[in-house]
Parts: sequence; structure tokens; C-alpha cells
Amino acid sequence: MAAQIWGSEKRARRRREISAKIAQMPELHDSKPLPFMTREEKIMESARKLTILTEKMGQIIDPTDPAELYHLNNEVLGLEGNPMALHGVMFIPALSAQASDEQQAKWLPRALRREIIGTYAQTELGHGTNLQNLETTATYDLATQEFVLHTPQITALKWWPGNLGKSSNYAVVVAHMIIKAKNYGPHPFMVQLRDEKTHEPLPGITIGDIGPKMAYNIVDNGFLGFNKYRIPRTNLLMRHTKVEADGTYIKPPHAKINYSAMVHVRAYMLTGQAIMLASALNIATRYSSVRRQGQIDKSQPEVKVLEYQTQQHRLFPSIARAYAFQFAGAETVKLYEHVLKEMKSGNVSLMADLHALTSGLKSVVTYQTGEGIEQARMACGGHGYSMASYISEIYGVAIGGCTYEGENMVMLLQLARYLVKSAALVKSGQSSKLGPLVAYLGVKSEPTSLIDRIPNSGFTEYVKTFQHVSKRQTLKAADMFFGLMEKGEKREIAWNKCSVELNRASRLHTRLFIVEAFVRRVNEIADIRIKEALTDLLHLHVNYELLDIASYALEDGFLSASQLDYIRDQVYLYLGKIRPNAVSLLDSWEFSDIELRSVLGRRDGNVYENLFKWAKSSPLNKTDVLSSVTQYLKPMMEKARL
Ligand SMILES: CCCCCCCC/C=C\CCCCCCCCCCC/C=C/C(=O)SCCNC(=O)CCNC(=O)[C@H](O)C(C)(C)COP(=O)(O)OP(=O)(O)OC[C@H]1O[C@@H](n2cnc3c(N)ncnc32)[C@H](O)[C@@H]1OP(=O)(O)O
Ligand SMILES: Cc1cc2nc3c(=O)[nH]c(=O)nc-3n(C[C@H](O)[C@H](O)[C@H](O)COP(=O)(O)OP(=O)(O)OC[C@H]3O[C@@H](n4cnc5c(N)ncnc54)[C@H](O)[C@@H]3O)c2cc1C
Repeated sequence: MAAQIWGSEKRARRRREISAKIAQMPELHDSKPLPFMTREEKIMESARKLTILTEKMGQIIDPTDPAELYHLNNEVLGLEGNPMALHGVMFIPALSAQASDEQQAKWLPRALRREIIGTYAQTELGHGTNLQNLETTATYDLATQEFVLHTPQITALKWWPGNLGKSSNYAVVVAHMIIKAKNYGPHPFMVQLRDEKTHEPLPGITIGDIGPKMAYNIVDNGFLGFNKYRIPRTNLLMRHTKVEADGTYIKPPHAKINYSAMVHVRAYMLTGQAIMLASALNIATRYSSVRRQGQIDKSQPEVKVLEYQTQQHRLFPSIARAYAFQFAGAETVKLYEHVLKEMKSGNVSLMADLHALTSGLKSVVTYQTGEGIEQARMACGGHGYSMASYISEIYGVAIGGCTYEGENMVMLLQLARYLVKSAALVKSGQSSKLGPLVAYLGVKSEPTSLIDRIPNSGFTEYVKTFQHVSKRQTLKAADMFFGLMEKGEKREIAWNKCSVELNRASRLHTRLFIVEAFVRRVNEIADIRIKEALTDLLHLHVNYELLDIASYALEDGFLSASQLDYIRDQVYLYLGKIRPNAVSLLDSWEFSDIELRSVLGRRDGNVYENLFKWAKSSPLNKTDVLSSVTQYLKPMMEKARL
């Protein structure tokens, strides 16, 4: 099963080897539990480990393999980030995709050797979503052949970029490029922020940390202002766009090609979210098979809480989602790598499809991951609320994904633009022009669903039902939009009035893609036992998901009330079938105790003893009487007693 999850036997084996090596290297372990550290201590601890990794990484992993890097990162540095998180996740990808060969030769080897640390500085205090209204300017000075970076007012301060505040000395900065008074829109520039020897901010740069956040507190998300700060013309990233010395602008082959670093993260973060969901579920499911509370049959001893159907219903559909996200994420990464290669050689024809797909997936996956992790926390009762479970930290980190790389509603609306264009093709009789991901929009469906009507139909009827609801909602939302425009509404006003319906269409389309990716994967599996276990999980997935969106299929009679009862019964049936495999389905992800960082989710199940040990190690317990008591509470009580 690990081979299915991680993509191959070799990958699963490599993960095990890497975990085993890390287990033998105490210098790479947390020196104490992260929840007991202050933010400064955590940052220090993380930087300490990063420097060891820089020295020893080659002995542990193949540093050119992103999957191995990511595993190393999760084991050693953990989910809460590190002082170089953005360096690997966005700075290097931005340079790789957007810098010319000459620029890459100059900067990439230095970045890869970690001579410099970089980040991606785009969002500002006043604008994150609406990139056209970013306010930082890069004005070309023809006389000196330099760009002058400037922050005209407080809302133009860069705000949020990870590791910008304290760690990075370089950044890819996105600014509006102005040449001879003409604004060419946001463009990426390579900018040195700090002196390479002293690490002091360079003159003309204001920089710092934005303060503690809901989670990710090892990352120094920062602010950045420029006061007429000059950089050479050749620091504009010029793989696709060029500015000649005389100010001539050569436009890129696609207007949004400079957004590739964002698409990179949107594509890669899906499996990251799956890992966080599976981690939280692994903790909750293991604990649920240790925790005994109450009886189902009063004549029997107390049961493991995992025996309760409500507990299974809380956890198991999310186990199915974690697998589904992992499989859909793996497909998306492959597609992204393919499109990136094509883009580099000038073929930009697949960019719109990739953008639509990653926008929808990013939104649905982060939202459902958040839901699943929060349910996992609640499923652990009181101990889930303790930082000893570590689930709240996983939740805080995962939920950030709903906002970064494009706020979820906004990204769903991006996919909706693509769906509405596709609907227009269907309506004008041009269904043959639909791309493969939306081809179903042009296919006439049966009048009613055949779920439970055709024996041994596998998942086909389920997929058709998802297709039906997705198609119907897309066409309905598009009709609403076109109808408003026909009545004379301006395009943008009409769009806003339909946006809730449009986003519903985007979610349904994305959920269909996720179901299809799960079905594709299960169909490929040769090993009978693995196929059986995953088929059970897929049964739970399709029935649970369909029940969740049933109103869309009920309102036009595509599904009947009796079919709905059948679907509900199937959910209960598969909860029971999955129960014996539940812990194994999560243990198969092979998270080590080092990586999980959870007292509740320990592999050995020795929860109570270790919870007590953990509590005793709290800094508050170093002394029996705290100074808050001697200084305030004790005098108060004494005064009251007089
Ligand atoms: C030991 C060391 C360990 C290191 C480990 C490294 C290992 C790495 C491996 C794995 C990585 C794992 C990843 C895990 C990650 C977690 C880390 C967390 C880091 C978090 C970092 C966060 C960073 C950020 O948030 S950066 C800032 C992101 N900001 C946004 O996303 C802004 C959102 N807004 C937008 O994108 C745009 O404004 C917009 C799309 C909403 C609108 O754009 P605009 O230009 O205004 O558009 P408009 O003129 O209206 O035109 C719209 C048309 O353009 C089309 N379009 C838009 N975008 C694209 C695109 N990208 N591609 C193609 N087409 C695009 C759009 O469809 C419209 O087309 P139409 O035809 O007109 O409909
Ligand atoms: C943990 C974290 C890490 C980050 N890292 C980085 C980084 O490294 N580099 C970087 O540059 N940035 C980074 N960001 C910033 C992030 O990319 C932005 O916060 C994000 O893109 C959302 O933009 P915003 O904050 O402007 O939200 P807003 O756009 O102000 O969103 C507020 C509300 O308005 C709604 N809204 C906005 N526009 C529309 C619209 N057109 N239609 C409908 N609704 C709309 C949204 O849906 C939301 O409900 C990070 C953010 C976080 C939380």
C-alpha cells in the first residue's frame, strides 16, 4: 500500500531508508517538543537543523529529488516551516521558470549551494488577490539602464512573503513595470535585500517580520518597502519577457506566464495537504483504537471508541479523501511538469487547462483537508485539544492553504471562467472543441441515474452521476450569467451576481475530477489485496461524496429518494468493511513518530504514560510555585483573608 501512496516500491523503500537514517542522527531530532518552545527558540532550532542538513543532506537523500527533499523536510524540520521554506518552494522554482539561461547561470547555482537565501515577494499590505492593483513600481531609468523600485505608500509594502522578514537576503519581487510612463503590469525582478556579509538591510530597504500567526510560526513572514531602490535592467527575469537597453519591451508568449511560481505551488501543495490530512487521521485513528470509553453492549467491557459508528463516520470518509487527494495530486504534478517543459520551449497552449485544474483542486482539497483535520481533532475528545496531540498545529498549517496561493473563492472563480467558456462551446454546438477535462459537458446523459439499477456496473454509474450534476450546475450557472448579460447587465456585474452558483459548479467539477482520479488509480492496481482494500475505500468515497452533494441530483429527479437510501446504506456498509483495515490504511503512509510529533498518535499506542511524561516536562512544572503566584495571586489571597 505504501507503494501506491508514494508512487512506487522504490519511493516507499527510499522513504523508509531516509526515516531510518534520520532516526540514527539525534542532532536532527527536536531537542524538546515544539509546543514547549517559544517562537524564537523554534526558529533557532530550525536554523540549527538546516545548517546540519546543508552539510549532510547528500548522505541522507538525493537532493535533486523533490519528493525526497519534502520527506526530509517533514521529518526533520516539520510542518511549521523553516527559515528557508520559500527558498525551495518558490524562489528556486521562480528562477528556474522565469529567469533566462544567462540569469540562471548567474543565480541558480548560488541559490542551490545556499550561498544566498531567497523568497517570493508579491503580496502587499493593500493587495494580494488583485495583482493588477499591486502598488510597488519598477520604473525604468533609461539613462542608467536601471529599474527604480519604489513603495509609494504604506499599502504598497510587501506583506506576507515567507522568510522575507529575517532570513532571506534576496527575493523575486513582483512590481509594476513602467517604461517611458507606460505601465506594462506586474513583472518579477531579482532583488538583493541584505548585505551578503553583514546581513544588514541595504540602503533604501525597510524590512522586518509581520509577527506571530495562527500557525507556521517558524516562518518569518515579512514586510518590505523600497525607497527609490535601484537594480540593474538585467535583474528583470527575462526568460519570457524582455526589456532592451533602449526600453523596448518584448512581450511574453502568454500574458500570465510570469504566474508560474504560483501554479507550481498550487500543483505541488495537493499531496502536501493529503499528507497533513493523513497525519491527523493517523493520530486520531490510532488513538481511537487505544481509547476505551463506554459500552455498546452493556454486558461487555468498554469498547475502543473506534467501534462507534459515529466515530467511523467522522474519520473514515476523510481517510478516503486523503488517498483521493494523494492520487489526484500525483496526476497534477505530472501534468504540471509536462506543461512546464512545454512552456519553456514556447508552447503555452496547455496553460489555461492547468490553471483551471490547479485553481479548483487547490480550493477543494485545502477546504476538505481542513474539515477532515478538525474532525480528527474532535474525534480525540479532550486530548485532541491538547498540543500533545499536535493536531491543532497540523490544522493551523493546513488551513493556511485555503488562503495562500490564491484565496479559495477567488481561485474557484478562476476555474468558473474556464467552465463558462466551455459551456458557451456546448451551447453553440461546438462540443468537439472541449478539452479532455470538460468533454463530459458535451455528452448527453441518461434521464435518470442507474446507480443500484445495473448489477456489477462498478463505479461507472457513480462517475456518470457526478458528471450529470457537474454538467447541470455548470450549464445552469452559465445560463444565469448569459441571461443577465442579455438583459443588459455589464459583464462584471452579471458575473458577481452569479458567483455563488459559479463556485458551486467549480466545486462539483473538481470533486468529479478527484473521484475520477481515484477510479483511474484503483483500475490500474494489479495486486488483488491492495485493490480490494482500496476498492472498499473508493466505495465509501463515491457514496459519501454523492450523499454530500445529493441535493443537486435530487432537484431534477436524476436520483430518486430510494436511490438515496441505497447510497446511505452503502456508506454504512463500507464504514463497517473498512473498520478492520482503518489503522493499517493510515499506518501504510509510514509516518515515523519523529515526523508525527504526537504523543496521542504514537506507533506503540502507549498514550497515557507518555501524556503524563509530556505534561510533567512542561516549563510551568519546573517549579511548584510560579512567580505569577508569589507576585500577584498569593498577595491577593492574603489581602482577602485579612
Ligand atoms: C530541506 C529543505 C526543504 C525544502 C523543501 C522543498 C521541496 C519542494 C517540493 C515540494 C513542494 C511542496 C509544496 C508545499 C507547499 C507549502 C509551502 C507553503 C508556502 C506558502 C507560500 C505562499 C506563497 C504565496 O501565497 S505567493 C502569492 C500568491 N498570490 C496569489 O495566488 C494571488 C492570486 N491572484 C491571482 O492569481 C490573480 O490575480 C488572478 C488569477 C486572480 C487574476 O489575475 P489577473 O492578472 O488580474 O487576471 P486577469 O487580467 O483578470 O486575467 C484573467 C485571465 O488570466 C488567466 N490566468 C490567470 N492566472 C493564470 C495562470 N496562472 N495561468 C494561465 N492563465 C491564467 C485567467 O484564466 C483568465 O483567463 P480568461 O481567458 O480571461 O478567462
Ligand atoms: C501562510 C501564508 C503564507 C503566505 N506566503 C506568501 C508568500 O510567500 N509570498 C507572497 O507574496 N504572499 C504570501 N501570502 C499572501 C497570500 O498569497 C494572500 O494572502 C492571498 O493570495 C490572499 O490575498 P489577500 O490577502 O489579498 O486576500 P483578499 O483578496 O483581501 O481576500 C479577502 C476576501 O475577499 C474575497 N475576494 C477578494 N477578491 C475577490 C474577487 N475578485 N471575487 C470574490 N471575492 C474576492 C476573498 O474571497 C476573501 O474572502 C501568504 C499568506 C499566508 C496566509
